[in-house]
Amino acid sequence: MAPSMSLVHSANTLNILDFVVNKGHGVKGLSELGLKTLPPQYIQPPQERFDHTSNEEENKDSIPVIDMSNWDDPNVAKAVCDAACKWGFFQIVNHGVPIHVLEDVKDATHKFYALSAEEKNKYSKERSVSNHVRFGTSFTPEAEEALEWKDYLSLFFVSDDEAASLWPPVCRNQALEYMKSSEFMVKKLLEILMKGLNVKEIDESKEAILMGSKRINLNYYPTCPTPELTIGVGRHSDVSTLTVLLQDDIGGLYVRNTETSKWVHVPPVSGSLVINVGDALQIMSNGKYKSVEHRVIANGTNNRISVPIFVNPKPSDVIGPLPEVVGNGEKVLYKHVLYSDYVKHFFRKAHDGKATVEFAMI
Ligand SMILES: COc1cc(/C=C/C(=O)SCCNC(=O)CCNC(=O)[C@H](O)C(C)(C)COP(=O)(O)OP(=O)(O)OC[C@H]2O[C@@H](n3cnc4c(N)ncnc43)[C@H](O)[C@@H]2OP(=O)(O)O)ccc1O
Ligand SMILES: O=C(O)CCC(=O)C(=O)O
Ligand SMILES: [Fe+2]
Repeated sequence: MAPSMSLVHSANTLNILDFVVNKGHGVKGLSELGLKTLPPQYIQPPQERFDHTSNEEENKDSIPVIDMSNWDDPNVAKAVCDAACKWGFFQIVNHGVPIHVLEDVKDATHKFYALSAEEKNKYSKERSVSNHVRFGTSFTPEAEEALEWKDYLSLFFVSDDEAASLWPPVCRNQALEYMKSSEFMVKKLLEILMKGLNVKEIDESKEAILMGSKRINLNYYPTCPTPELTIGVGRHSDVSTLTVLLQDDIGGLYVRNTETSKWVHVPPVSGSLVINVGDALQIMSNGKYKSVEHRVIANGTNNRISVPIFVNPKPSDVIGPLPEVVGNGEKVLYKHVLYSDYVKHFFRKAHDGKATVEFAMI
């Protein structure tokens, strides 16, 4: 249920962190209070805000949209590998994941966020019965100087049985279906990307290190009173191997062009999935495939949702440049790191662009 109107009048005196983080209202609850101004905790430093006055929005560059109708077409393989090298991002259409599965998980995301704060808060870091299920807001509120205008539900997949007992009933089947229906496509993409690195086949141990664990996040970006002062998600690169991102039709995801450093919009394309290379694959490919900075702007008129699947190594895996990639004597750019150490390092600090990957640099 929406907070009472009396809270609107006491918004100035409201303990924002208590309301948003501890009571589980999230920024969605804050947005529904009808605030006219942004609480100061959300005001980002000028360099992190989206510069609406620059020509960024007129920048006509765009990430490739690749038609996957024929997985065996060498032109498709080339387009995928080129995009992973140049952009670290691309969109795919005709990818084989049924459209109704995508629509169902978007509906389920809205249903989860329509639950009461009390109900959602059962999955918060403090109350959740497992750290495999976590409802939260912003990124790492304890470590951030300015908060981000986003709520999330993060679901780490271990088994169907665990998901059945731990994941919120209102969205668990739809999230599982989306994850499972994407598996074939993820494996085919990884096969293509590995061939591009001279890795001929994905055997069991390669499969484990590339896609041994999966996490699905349901992100909610509510309407924001002054979007130009804050950010939905700050500049970061993902720590995954690959991320599969489903976005709705609102837009607002921007990717850094690695050549010009300009921000490029990723326009919603009906039925598509956005794919991006994460830090783990950048490390394994010794920097050939790029894990690129991206961010999401806040929106003054619409609520937005997105549903990323983070395809990761297993937390207990040690990752480093693959022997097939550096066997020819090329300079090794990254050391070997325990993947769970890498992820913990990521979550320990605020979003900071590409700084996370320095943790693994030689
Ligand atoms: C939230 O906004 C985000 C999120 C993201 C997320 C991207 C990804 O998740 S990419 C894939 C990450 N990899 C994995 O999930 C591998 C599996 N992970 C694990 O097994 C564990 O999480 C672990 C990495 C081994 C850590 O486990 P453990 O040692 O038991 O410690 P925890 O208490 O679980 O976490 C340590 C520390 O990190 C914070 N944290 C962990 N997971 C999440 C999460 N999903 N979302 C937010 N925060 C998380 C946790 O709060 C802990 O902090 P403390 O302060 O309590 O120490 C991308 C972009 C976004 O904007
Ligand atoms: O919402 C989006 O479009 C992107 C979200 C994102 O970058 C993330 O969750 O890592
Ligand atoms: Fe991301």
